[in-house]
Amino acid sequence: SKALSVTDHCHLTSVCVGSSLRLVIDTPRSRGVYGTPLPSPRLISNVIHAAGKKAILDSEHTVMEMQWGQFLDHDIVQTPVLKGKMGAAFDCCGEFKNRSECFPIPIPKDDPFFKTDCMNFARSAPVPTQGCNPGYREQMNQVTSYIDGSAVYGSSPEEQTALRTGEQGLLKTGPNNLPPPNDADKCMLNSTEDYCLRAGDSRVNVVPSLGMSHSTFVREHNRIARVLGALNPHWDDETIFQETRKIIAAMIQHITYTEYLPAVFNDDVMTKYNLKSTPKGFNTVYNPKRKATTANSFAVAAFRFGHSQIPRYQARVSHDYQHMTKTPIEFTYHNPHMVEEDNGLGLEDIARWVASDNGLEADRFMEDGYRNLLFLDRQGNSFDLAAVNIQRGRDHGIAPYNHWRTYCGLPAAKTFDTKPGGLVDHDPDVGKLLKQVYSHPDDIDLFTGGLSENFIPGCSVGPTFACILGKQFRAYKEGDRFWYENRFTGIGFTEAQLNEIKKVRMSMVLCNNYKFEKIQTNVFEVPQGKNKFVDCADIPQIDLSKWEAYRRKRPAYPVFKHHK
Ligand code: HEM
Ligand SMILES: [Ca+2]
Repeated sequence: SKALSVTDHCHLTSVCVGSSLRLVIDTPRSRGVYGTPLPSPRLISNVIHAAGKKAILDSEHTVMEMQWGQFLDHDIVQTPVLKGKMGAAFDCCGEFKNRSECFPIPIPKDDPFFKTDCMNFARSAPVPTQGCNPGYREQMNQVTSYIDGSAVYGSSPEEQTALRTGEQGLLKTGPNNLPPPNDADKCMLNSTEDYCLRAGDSRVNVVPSLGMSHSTFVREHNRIARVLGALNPHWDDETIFQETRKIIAAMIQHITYTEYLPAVFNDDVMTKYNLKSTPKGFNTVYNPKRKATTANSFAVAAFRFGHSQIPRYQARVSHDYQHMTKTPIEFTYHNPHMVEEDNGLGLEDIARWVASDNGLEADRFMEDGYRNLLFLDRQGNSFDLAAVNIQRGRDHGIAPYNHWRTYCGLPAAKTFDTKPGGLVDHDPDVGKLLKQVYSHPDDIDLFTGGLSENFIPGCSVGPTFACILGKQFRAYKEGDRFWYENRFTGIGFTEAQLNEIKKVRMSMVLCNNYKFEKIQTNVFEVPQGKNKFVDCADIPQIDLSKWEAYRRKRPAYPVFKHHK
């Protein structure tokens, strides 16, 4: 508070943020407890996160666990990064190296892959400081934090309008019932026949399997809109659109809490953080004190655990479930070709792959396709996603691993061994590797420390990430006035409608929009045992007749104290 009194007699932020104060509030975390520079994120990545010769498969879960994680992540957070003139990326290894916008990653001399000494990295955009009051640097979220289908519909009225046809509540589509086209500079194109996909989230073209998630929900929206329009001929475009959007958002919440999270967590964690939906009827959980904003520790580290589940390739599985084509992931970034090829059949084959093939274990290992070759461009430049995650944590000033241990009521490590007082949730071998790169346990970055923990039995993560993720998913549920299970007259579903939403599974959504000869009921788990392949006809369906002759009442919004 003493430092902040500087603001009393200054007028410009640049004056307020004098050199010593700036060091405290604005600079990245860059030194360890001994005052020496923290190890290079690329070095940490090489020692802790390099994958072995063979990818370690998840014996229980399909690629869908990874793919839903990314699609969901894009519904809840997008952190803007500082950009130069006309939106061009800063070259932080070249002429901009010493600018305050830059925080390039040093590459150690004897790196096994990179030949240069620098990986480009621009800092996340800071929240504009208010007047003359220089607060701690904070970052922004440019999408809606609520799980509300914003990746399908956009996060602003302008984005939404651009995605709608304006007729019969429908979303725009492109050839072969794919998402509509966007400008050609939004992705990399193989030929003039290909086009960049447009969706509610700008990252839709990152990998083909993500394009599949987006395409699926555009199709499902239009399928439902057509049924609702036929059931209610008196509804106009706006009514059909909003009623359909309400159903799609509820489906995304329902699939997240009844299929995705139970794949990531065991039953204890689901119960501890109140993450279970009830099988039928209302479950009003809204708590006006809970804020559904996305925490920095979640966006920058914990929810990036899914990066270790990304497979080495993107694949297509054909109708017979025998034939599979595999394309190394480094050749698919920002390139929607696989989705669009063969008159959109590529899309369906990717969906079949994601829903049926084993995913990768959510361990500390990240594959070369994104640990060395992320966003490989035609000039041969690429990134290391593990190093970028660690650097982003430092850029945001995220407290190190031990801090979060204490925050979560878990013991902090005083030594690198794995006996009590040390890294009790790590394997002894991993403790040794951490000691090799870090000078002190207090220096361990949250991403690395959390990702390298042993799993809680039945979970895809260890105790520290389970705590950060559990609290965040609880906040998305209890902090959402429009949570699909809430009973608020006038804005929610009727009980009969809610019970239809509660029949929804991802397998149903896939069956409704692709020709799947067979599918397992839970597509987050591999088809085996009780979850064996069945006919699409055997998958429960949502009965939309519950929306027939249904008239939206004028919303009677509940009034809560803090809304005064
Ligand atoms: C093919 C798959 C994926 C690729 C290529 C990818 C790539 C990336 C990249 C390049 C970033 C930005 C890094 C930075 O500059 O800080 C990022 C951010 C992120 N990723 Fe992924 N990712 C993938 C899948 C996933 C999955 C499966 C999850 C979670 C289950 C996930 C969670 C996140 C989160 C939470 C962020 C932070 C978003 C933000 O704050 O803007 N990603 N990812
Ligand atoms: Ca959202």
